[in-house]
Amino acid sequence: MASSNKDVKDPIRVVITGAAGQIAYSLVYQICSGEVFGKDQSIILHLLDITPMMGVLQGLIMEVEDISLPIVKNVIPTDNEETAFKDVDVALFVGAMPRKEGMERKDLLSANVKIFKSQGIALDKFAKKSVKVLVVGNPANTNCYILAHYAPSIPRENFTCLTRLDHNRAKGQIASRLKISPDLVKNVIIWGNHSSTQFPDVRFSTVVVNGKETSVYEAIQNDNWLKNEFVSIVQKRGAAVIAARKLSSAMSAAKAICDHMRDWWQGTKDNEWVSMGVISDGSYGIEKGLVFSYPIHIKNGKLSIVQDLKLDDWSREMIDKTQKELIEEKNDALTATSSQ
Ligand SMILES: NC(=O)c1ccc[n+]([C@@H]2O[C@H](COP(=O)([O-])OP(=O)(O)OC[C@H]3O[C@@H](n4cnc5c(N)ncnc54)[C@H](O)[C@@H]3O)[C@@H](O)[C@H]2O)c1
Ligand SMILES: O=C(O)C[C@H](O)C(=O)O
Repeated sequence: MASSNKDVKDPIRVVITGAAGQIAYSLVYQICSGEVFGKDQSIILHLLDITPMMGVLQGLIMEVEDISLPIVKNVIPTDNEETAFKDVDVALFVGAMPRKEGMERKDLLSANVKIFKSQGIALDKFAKKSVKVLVVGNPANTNCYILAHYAPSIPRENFTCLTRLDHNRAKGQIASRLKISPDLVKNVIIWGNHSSTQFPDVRFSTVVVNGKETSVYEAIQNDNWLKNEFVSIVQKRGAAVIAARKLSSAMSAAKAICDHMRDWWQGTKDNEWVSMGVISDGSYGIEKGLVFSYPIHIKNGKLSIVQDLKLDDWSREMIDKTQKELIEEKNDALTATSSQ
């Protein structure tokens, strides 16, 4: 798999955990095609899964070889955490149990946080200190909290969790209501937990309709829909996909992972933001240290929480509700991991 192209940059090491699972199956091609880190950025891919899945991983590797992508220098399949995290620049934590119909994501907490304790300890020991971390496995915010807790030598600003899928869902709902393309919808916000308490907020969002930029509230002209049905559709979209597919979303999750990492690598435009779960610095009255989804602006690889957005009584109440759930999850997760 060695590349012969002299113009490509020296390789970065990217680890994907849960590499034999359904999200990874959509994700690996996009990472290897250069859509995320650039067509000139070569990659060494580390693929971690559990021992019984090593045969399946071999099949995935055959497929990567068969696609013949020039930026892929090497692919390393493993069931060993040291090999998986050794010197990695980017770590995509997908491996975890998905929920089934009728479950909330926090029902996965006791099974999944244990994985993140063990992998946090290994990440701390073996990864580069500059590693950029994205946690996808559910409950994503709290798994990220545990991972960071057990990887104290890695800077706090390097830890994120995925709420970009919710962000993309919010854009998609607004676009389909207005019958416009989703890329004409800007600056939606997902606040809080990647759960049914999340707050999809379009109070500061704009759309372009008939060539003219206007606020979402102005364009839709239906505050009741925006404050109720829209919020509920986005909050419950993951469950709706599971009810229909009998499997949790994978293609859209993989696309959202790529959007999240590409923006982190390449930055957002001026005056634009995306949603990411990050370790709270106390902004907007959120408990410091909690992994909370905020509007995030990115420049030169640095994530900053967008400040000074005005919260009215309704939005304050919505944000407090999702914060309360995250505090409860955090306490349960700390209890579950400290007793191991
Ligand atoms: N944050 C989000 O927006 C979002 C979106 C979709 C799915 N998810 C979550 O992502 C996770 C993965 O979903 P999926 O559909 O790919 O699931 P999947 O069951 O298809 O794949 C999960 C993979 O993880 C592996 N795994 C289990 N324990 C592991 C460990 N200790 N180390 C390494 N690998 C391990 C499994 O063997 C499996 O191959 C789930 O928790 C799901 O709920 C999150
Ligand atoms: O909903 C789930 O459990 C899967 C995923 O988190 C999603 O939002 O689709």
